[in-house]
Amino acid sequence: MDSRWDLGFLSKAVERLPSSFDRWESIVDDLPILLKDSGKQLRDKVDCLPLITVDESSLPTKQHWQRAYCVITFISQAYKFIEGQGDAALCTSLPRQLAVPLVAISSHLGLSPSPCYAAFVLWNWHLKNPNEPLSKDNFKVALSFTGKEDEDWFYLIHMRIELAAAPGIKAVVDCIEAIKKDDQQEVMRCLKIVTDCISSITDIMKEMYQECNPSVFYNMLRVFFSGSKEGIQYVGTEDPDTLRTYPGASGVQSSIIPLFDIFLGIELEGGTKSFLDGMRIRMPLEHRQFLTDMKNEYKKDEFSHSILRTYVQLHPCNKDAYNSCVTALVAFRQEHIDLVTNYISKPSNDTATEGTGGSALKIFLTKPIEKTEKFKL
Ligand code: HEM
Repeated sequence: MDSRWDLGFLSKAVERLPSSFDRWESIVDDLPILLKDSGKQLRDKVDCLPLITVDESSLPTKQHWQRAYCVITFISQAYKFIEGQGDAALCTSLPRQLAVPLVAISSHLGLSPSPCYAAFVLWNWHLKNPNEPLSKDNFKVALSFTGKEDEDWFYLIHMRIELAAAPGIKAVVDCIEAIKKDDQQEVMRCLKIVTDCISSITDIMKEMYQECNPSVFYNMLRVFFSGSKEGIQYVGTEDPDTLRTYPGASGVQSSIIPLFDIFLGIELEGGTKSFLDGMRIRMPLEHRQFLTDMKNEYKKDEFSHSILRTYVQLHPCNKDAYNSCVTALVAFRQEHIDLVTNYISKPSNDTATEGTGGSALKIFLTKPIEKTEKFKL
C-alpha cells in the first residue's frame, strides 16, 4: 500500500532549523512584534543579517529544506510589504541576505522563488502533541505574520482541508486498479469516498467564517500572500538587475482540486486552463509529478479519453456515483465563490479585480463551475 499520501499533500517539516540559522528563527519568532511601528524593527534586523549558507550540510534533510523555505518566505514577504499599501510593495529590491538563500532553497525544492501555498499551509504546522499522530485536533500553525487568531484560523482551515483530502487521494489511486480489474463494486466504493471527501472539504471551508474576519483578512493578511506585478530585484543572484514579477500564494496552488478534476475527467478550457496549468510550477515537485502520473493513468484509453468516464459509460450502475462526485465538486466551487465574495469583493467594495494568484476574479472563478456541471453523464 502506498503510504505516501497518509497526510494528504501535507508534509511535516522540522520544527526548528539548526543553530547556524538562529538569526532567521529569532526573526520569525518575533514577526508580530517586529512588524509593529511600520516594521522599522524588522527592517533593521534584516539589514544587518549575514548571508547564511544553505547547502546539504547545513540542511541535511528534506524536512530541513521545507522549514527553511517557510522561514525565508515569511521573512521576505514581511520585508517586502512593510508599510505596503494595498498590494503595493514598498521595496523594489530584496537584499542579498534574503534573495540568495530564497533562490537556492526554492531551486533545491523545485519551487519557483516566490511565495507559494506550501510555505503557508502544506509545511507550516507542528504537532500539538508529538506523541500522537496527526489529526484535525493535533496540529498548530508554526509561523504567523500577525500572531492574530484570524491568521492562524485561515491557515488551519486550509490544513484541515488538506488532511481531509487524504482518503480521497488514496481512492483516486485505488480506482485505477479497480478499473483495470473491472471491479465495479470497488469503482463505486472509490467514487463514494471521493464524493464524501469533497463534501467534507466544502463543510470545513464553511467554517472559515467562524474565526477569520473578512475585514482582517482583506486589510491585514492578504498583502503578505501577494506577489509582485511591478517586479522586484533579487540582489546577489543571477540577473540581479532584472525586475522579477510573480504571482502570490493562493489555494489555486493546492493539488487537491486539480487531482479530482483529473480523476473525473474534467477539462477546463482557454484562459482558465492555462492559468491553472501555470500554477503547477508553484506546487511542490512531487505533487506536480503525481498529478502528471495520474493524468497519464486516467487518460490511458486508446482515444485518450478519461478512462473513468469511459468505464462509467460502459457500466451505467456507476453513473449515479460518478454524478454525485461531479455535483460535490460543483458545490465546492460554488461555496468557494461565496468565500471570495465575502473575503475579497465585499471588503474591497468590489474594487478588487484580481486574486493573489493574479487571476481575473469573477470570470476565472465562474467559468469552472459552469464547465464542471457539464461533465455530468
Ligand atoms: C478566504 C478564503 C479564500 C479566498 C479569499 C480564496 C480566494 C481565491 C481566489 C481569489 C482564487 C483565484 C486565483 C487567484 O488569483 O488567487 C482562488 C482560486 C482557488 N482556490 Fe481559493 N480562496 C480561499 C480559500 C480556499 C480554500 C480553503 C481552498 C481549498 C483548497 C481553495 C482552493 C482554490 C482553488 C482550487 C482555486 C482554483 C479555482 C478552481 O479550481 O475552481 N481556496 N481562491
